[in-house]
Amino acid sequence: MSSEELANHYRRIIVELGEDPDREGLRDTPRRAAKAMQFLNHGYTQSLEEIVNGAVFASDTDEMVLVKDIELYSMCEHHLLPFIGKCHIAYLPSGKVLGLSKFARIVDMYARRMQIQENLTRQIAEAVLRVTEARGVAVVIEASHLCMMMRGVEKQNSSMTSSVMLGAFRENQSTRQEFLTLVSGR
Ligand SMILES: Nc1nc2c(ncn2[C@@H]2O[C@H](COP(=O)(O)OP(=O)(O)OP(=O)(O)O)[C@@H](O)[C@H]2O)c(=O)[nH]1
Ligand SMILES: [Zn+2]
Repeated sequence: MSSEELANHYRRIIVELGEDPDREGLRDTPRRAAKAMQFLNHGYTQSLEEIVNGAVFASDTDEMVLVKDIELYSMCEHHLLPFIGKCHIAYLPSGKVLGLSKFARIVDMYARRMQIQENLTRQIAEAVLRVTEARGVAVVIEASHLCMMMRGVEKQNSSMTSSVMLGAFRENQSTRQEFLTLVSGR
């Protein structure tokens, strides 16, 4: 859908909510809201191959690599309200390592879509596994959901933690423990 069409829908929503889309403060709002919503959903226009851009490098390291505290902004698919948090990703390389910035790009590609946190966590883990062919991948997301804070049950201090463990992180208790210790050590 074009930005203009989307803006027309926003104009309609503003009217339905009882506001005047022609008053000065709202005059450009449909256009701005359309652009903002398109940005918040731009992950649909990206592919894993494109964002990784070949940044996978040969390496002998077989020790755990952890990328911690990657900030995350997503939209809950139930209410189209934001959920905001942090993502931690670990993997056990097997001959290849992934360019550091690409972990954040992978998080963003899936976060900038309509999501639930559990599916987002799994999609990130599976993408990292696919590009690195690692012995294992672990992903933890801690997030606060505005749909629970601004509306609904209106709980300001609850957060949700979700995790996905693949390969060695799933099979090996001590590997999983090492990851969880590294993640919680702040
Ligand atoms: N598991 C999970 N639930 C989510 C996520 N984001 C939002 N939700 C929940 O999705 C549910 C939707 O429930 P419904 O009863 O259909 O919608 P609702 O009437 O707006 O629900 P309330 O939020 O309880 O007012 C709510 O419990 C939300 O808290 C998420 O990322 N993961
Ligand atoms: Zn929600």
